Amino acid sequence: MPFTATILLLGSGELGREFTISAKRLGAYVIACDSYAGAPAMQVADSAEVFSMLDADLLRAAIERHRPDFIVPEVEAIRTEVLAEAEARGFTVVPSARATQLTMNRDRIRDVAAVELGLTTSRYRYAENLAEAQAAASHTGFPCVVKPVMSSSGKGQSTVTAAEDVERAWDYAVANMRGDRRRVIVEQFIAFDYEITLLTVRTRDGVRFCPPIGHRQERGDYQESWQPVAMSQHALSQAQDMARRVVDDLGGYGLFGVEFFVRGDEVIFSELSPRPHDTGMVTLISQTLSEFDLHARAILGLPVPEPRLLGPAASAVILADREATTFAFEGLADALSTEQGEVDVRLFGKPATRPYRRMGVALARAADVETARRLAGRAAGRVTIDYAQLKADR
Ligand SMILES: Nc1ncnc2c1ncn2[C@@H]1O[C@H](COP(=O)(O)OP(=O)(O)OP(=O)(O)O)[C@@H](O)[C@H]1O
Ligand SMILES: NCC(=O)N[C@@H]1O[C@H](COP(=O)([O-])[O-])[C@@H](O)[C@H]1O
Ligand SMILES: [Mg+2]
Repeated sequence: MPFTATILLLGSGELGREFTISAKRLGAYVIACDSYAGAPAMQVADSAEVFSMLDADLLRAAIERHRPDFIVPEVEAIRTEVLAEAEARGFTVVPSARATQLTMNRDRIRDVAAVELGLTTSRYRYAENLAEAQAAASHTGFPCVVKPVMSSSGKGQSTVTAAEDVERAWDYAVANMRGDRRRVIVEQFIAFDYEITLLTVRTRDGVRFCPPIGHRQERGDYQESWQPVAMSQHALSQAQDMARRVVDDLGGYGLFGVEFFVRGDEVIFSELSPRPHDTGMVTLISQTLSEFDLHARAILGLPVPEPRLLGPAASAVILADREATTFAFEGLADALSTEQGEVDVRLFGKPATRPYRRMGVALARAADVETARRLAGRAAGRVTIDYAQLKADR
């Protein structure tokens, strides 16, 4: 067989696409799965499967059909019990079936982090109905953030400043949650100085950390990220220590995106992804090995050197603003013009747009983070989406 390993990739968005490129460079055969045809990773993988990964029978059948060396989840929305079953039958789930099960549910990972491992988190309480949500909010105080226990990218999440708004937040969370567990986490709003993602790689030879990544979020979704973040040695060591404890607890090999809020010298654990992180797309330009290369190496059991920064860098997202299936990108040449400095763009090739859907990302590297952010933001702004064809079609 000409391949080093067979990988069943569960989720085929932009993160999966870059991971597929990294894994293929190391000789892997990748089967990209998602619920729609033509997903970003499918365009670069060896083969594709279109089915709902929340459907236990279909997921089981895909695993049986391919009998992969590695099952690599790329999204949270997967029937994770099937992954646990597969692991029990000898398949390797990345990083581990337990990690996918715990992180899919905010309450489960919070219990591990706060209760079992004693990490510093925001004050929180869970609620399964409006009355419990009210009680939880009086426990945390205002403002507080209400999030469905099952959701991602800020879906169903809102910040509440007064008791009379809890009902609206509860209704919003229930209406936008994934799955059928009507449960929310109510957590104290942290007025952080900044927030970071600490990319943490669990390898056969130990744990490696990338320099911290700063990011700015809107509507619970990332807008721009940059690396490195100037943080005190004390704060960085606290974050690294917490990240190490949580990834060691979850086990397995691969890259994790561990999220923290930082307020003064206080570091507060927020949550983590047991897979490459969207804010980590900056590493496509900032590091010798990107987060996707690191994930691929760790999974395949290859040596993973300490990630090295090529220079201060930033990423900025390119978003759509309406629903369309016929559209065209404009301004790529402007965005990449050399007088811009060291910039690059990744267009993901998603077959349809919708409001706020991330269609691409601009990347920049410069002498300092501020310049890199400015360059990335400007390049992202120069790529526009022309929906005119859609109007003509109608
Ligand atoms: N307790 C909090 N205090 C202050 N800001 C918060 C709090 N919780 C969340 N946020 C803000 O909302 C963002 C998204 O929250 P969180 O990471 O919990 O959501 P998510 O749906 O899991 O997002 P993703 O899947 O993209 O990581 C955070 O990065 C932060 O900017
Ligand atoms: N914060 C999680 C994240 O960034 N996930 C990335 O977005 C894709 C879904 O995008 P879509 O909703 O546009 O299809 C996922 O497949 C993954 O690559
Ligand atoms: Mg998050």
